[in-house]
Amino acid sequence: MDDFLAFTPVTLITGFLGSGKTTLLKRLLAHPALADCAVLINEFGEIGLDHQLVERVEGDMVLLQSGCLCCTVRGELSEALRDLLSKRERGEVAPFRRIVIESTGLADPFPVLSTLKADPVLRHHLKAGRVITTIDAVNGLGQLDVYEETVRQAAIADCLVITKTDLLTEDTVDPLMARLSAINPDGRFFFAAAPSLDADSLIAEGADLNLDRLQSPSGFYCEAPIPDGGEGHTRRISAFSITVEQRVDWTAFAIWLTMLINRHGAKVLRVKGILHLEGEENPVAVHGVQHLVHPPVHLERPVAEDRRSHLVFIVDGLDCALLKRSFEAFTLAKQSLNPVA
Ligand SMILES: Nc1nc2c(ncn2[C@@H]2O[C@H](COP(=O)(O)OP(=O)(O)OP(=O)(O)O)[C@@H](O)[C@H]2O)c(=O)[nH]1
Repeated sequence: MDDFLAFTPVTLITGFLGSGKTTLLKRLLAHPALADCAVLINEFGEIGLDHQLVERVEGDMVLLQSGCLCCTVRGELSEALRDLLSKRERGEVAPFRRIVIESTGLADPFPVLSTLKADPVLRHHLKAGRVITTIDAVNGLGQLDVYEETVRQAAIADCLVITKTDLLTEDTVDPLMARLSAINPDGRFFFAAAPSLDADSLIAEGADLNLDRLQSPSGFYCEAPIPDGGEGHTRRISAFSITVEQRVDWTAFAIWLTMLINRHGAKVLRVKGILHLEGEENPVAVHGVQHLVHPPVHLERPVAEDRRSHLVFIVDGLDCALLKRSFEAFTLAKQSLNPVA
């Protein structure tokens, strides 16, 4: 067997909610070194949207949903990886040379990596490649203060990719870098906004993860099983989705979202959606992270047969029913609310 088939590297892209994992993944997938890789995307929430935005939905892209990789879907991760390996063996997928996993923004990377190490089949076929952690330059410092997941994601990274520096003045990123260096003195910094992100160095071979770091002196390693339902995370965090059957009135939606973010921005850890708007042929992707709402992106093609609009919220201590009522009041849209966590 070829060496690469014996030990396929697994690159893990992690980083807090909305920090730019999917954006980075899309960019890396355009790189020749990642031309022949299989991709696993894990989303926290019943309706996964990221795989629709990566624009490469083939047999070698797998979506793991309805839970977080580090808790509810660890078994699914092992299964999905074994399934990919056996499909490759049988020639049912292209003979990929690498696997890239994009975890949810809430995933603790330590249990994810220990799954690779502990699984008797996987550990003979896969090797841990680089851990790439995205950190949002706008929200990163605040998130490190409040969400332990963010600290864990930074602690284990080989590469710390700071995103959204284009939205800051240069010097304001220094405190974030100092904080990250204190958490992870060995992590190498990259900047997503750099015109030519050094993708070669980001995904380079030969610098495989030192699994000893799983027993980090900072005491991050968590051997204890995390209960189902994502309870390993801050308990007030919940995810839900809103599905809108008819086309959305953009003006009403934008006013509603602005008011929500002005009032509760700190609690809206993530909002993302694919909206079909009145008068528009193709959908629009909407992204918000706490007080930061990114400009909507007009997609160049329909992303799926489904012409309904979907919005996913991950909130910290916000009442889902209240959000639904306010959404209804402003957009006068008929929608259904699906609590998922
Ligand atoms: N200005 C700017 N925007 C960015 C950058 N990186 C990501 N974004 C935007 O940030 C938003 C969220 O990016 P995603 O790539 O979806 O983030 P994510 O980490 O995959 O999000 P989740 O999977 O929901 O946790 C999108 O609107 C991106 O266009 C960056 O470097 N600069």
